[in-house]
Amino acid sequence: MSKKKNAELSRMWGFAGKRHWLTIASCILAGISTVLSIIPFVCIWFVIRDILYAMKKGDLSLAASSGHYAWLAVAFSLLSILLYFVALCCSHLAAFRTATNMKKEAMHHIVTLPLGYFSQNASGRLRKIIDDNAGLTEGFLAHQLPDLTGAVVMPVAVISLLFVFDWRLGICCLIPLAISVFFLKKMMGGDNADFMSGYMTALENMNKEAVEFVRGIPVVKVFQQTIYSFKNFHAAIEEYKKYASGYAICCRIPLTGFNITLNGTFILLIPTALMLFSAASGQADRQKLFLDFLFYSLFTPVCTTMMNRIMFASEQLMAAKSAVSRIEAILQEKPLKESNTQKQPKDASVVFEDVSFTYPGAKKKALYHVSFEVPDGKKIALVGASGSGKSTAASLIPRFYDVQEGDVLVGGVDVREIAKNDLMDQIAFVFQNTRLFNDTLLENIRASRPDATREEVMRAAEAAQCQDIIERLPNGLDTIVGSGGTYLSGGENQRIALARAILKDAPIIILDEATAFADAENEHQIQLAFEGLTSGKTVLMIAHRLSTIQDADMILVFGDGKIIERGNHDELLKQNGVYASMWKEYQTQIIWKVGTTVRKEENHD
Ligand SMILES: Nc1ncnc2c1ncn2[C@@H]1O[C@H](COP(=O)(O)OP(=O)(O)OP(=O)(O)O)[C@@H](O)[C@H]1O
Repeated sequence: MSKKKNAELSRMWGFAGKRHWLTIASCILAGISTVLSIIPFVCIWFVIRDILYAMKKGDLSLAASSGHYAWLAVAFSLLSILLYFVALCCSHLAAFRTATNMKKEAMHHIVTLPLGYFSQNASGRLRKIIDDNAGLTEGFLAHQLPDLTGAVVMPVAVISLLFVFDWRLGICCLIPLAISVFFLKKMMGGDNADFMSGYMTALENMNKEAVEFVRGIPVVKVFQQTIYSFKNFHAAIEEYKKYASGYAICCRIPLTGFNITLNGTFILLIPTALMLFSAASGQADRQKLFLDFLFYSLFTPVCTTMMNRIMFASEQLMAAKSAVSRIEAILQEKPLKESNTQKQPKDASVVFEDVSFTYPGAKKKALYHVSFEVPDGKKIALVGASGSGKSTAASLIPRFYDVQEGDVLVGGVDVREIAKNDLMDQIAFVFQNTRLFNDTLLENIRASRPDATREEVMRAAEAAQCQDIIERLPNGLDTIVGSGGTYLSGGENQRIALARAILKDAPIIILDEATAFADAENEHQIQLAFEGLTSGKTVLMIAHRLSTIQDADMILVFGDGKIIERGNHDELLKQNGVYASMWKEYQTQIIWKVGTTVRKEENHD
């Protein structure tokens, strides 16, 4: 456990890089500043002592040196403030660098991860984990760590003061401090030490579910559902509540004890002072005792403030450690392995050899012993029920994930032995949900080949049947689209995605549900764009609209992660199996649609 604690702290230093010495400097300066902040109290003690002595003698000129002490008090206060300021400057510089390095390392690592990692971890969630946790660590290193060092130095300074003033009154001040440390350990130790990581997970989950809840409001309104349909959000709140209230309940007794002991120093100090006062023999002893009592009375609130700082800083330390381990968890994700051999694919064929695949963390396989071949320049279609494994198979070709059993070959070479960039150059992937960046249409299309000229982008856009979109937009190709920009329909988005793929001019095209969002007009245009994209290319296409794949060289029918039928359209119809019944169903849907359209038109007439 303590090894783990140290590992998190040393990782924090690691993130600071060369600036970790600034953190050390800030701790040292904060410690010295704390010690210096005690000296003014000692000076005040001397001032009061001199004044009392002068008053007793009836000659105020005897208190001349008190002015000296007063100035020393001011000087040490200012020096202490100055050192604290420099300490904070150092801690902030180190904290900024630590947070920046945390973000940089996490971002650099993320780009090495398999693409599949991003389908399992939404980009918004990743951004939040990185930003929030780097921010937490920055806050701790910039503010709480110098305070914590200062606060730890304080009891040491108090102990040394025992020898300067009355040790008996000093011990009265120390006892409550020692007891409060015991209560503090109770609050931060034991099960509570691991509380923070559970608490932060619950908080993260609740935030995620809150976003889902807001996104789902239109569905709730349309289907007249009550908010109780958002069980996940409710469960996330309950989980968070469990942590928050559980921690509050655990801390109830130690926190009360902590506050009572810290604020109850006088309960010990006053009776002890009274006892010592009555036991003192001479006037001089009584006067000294009174002065010492005055000193500790002034000094005790400083100790209380310091202990409170330790408490809050300890809590922040727990949060910062948990933040570091969260970023560490991202850094521990295995990057895509690059082979040393890095062979070049010979052609644009795709082969699956006895491939089985299970998603990370899943119990059930998504693919079982899948084997097929798409020769160079041929078109293959993947059909089957939802969840049967079509998208999974397609995603293994560009190495969204690496297979656990069997091999995926591109151009006769195992995809794991092809350099990442070379593999990506071979493949253009059109996703189910095309995401447009918040940028111009030009840059959105150019994303697939950043060195393409405006004319090349225009040609690709024309080949993808995007002329009408470009003409409609106020600034043509230079119109900003994507979130916050001009709205494009699902079918239009698909055509832009096809333009991207056409511009890339890769020999292998993977189309996942390319016509899913299209209306009839868009579908026709997409079909034309699709023909422009795929001629002479190796194509692997997933489609629910069976009309788009009738001319495929081979159709693979997926069922429960396996290939259950294979052949061309006519062969599969003859088999009279799953594909034949899918085709019949599809035909019925078309007849039903045509019938509905005709009826609608008759009603209009
Ligand atoms: N990221 C993921 N993590 C875990 N399991 C997944 C993930 N993506 C898909 N699966 C599971 O793998 C199986 C195959 O899913 P896949 O998306 O490949 O099916 P599909 O045939 O493409 O479905 P659809 O036509 O609905 O897109 C399903 O059981 C699905 O729940």
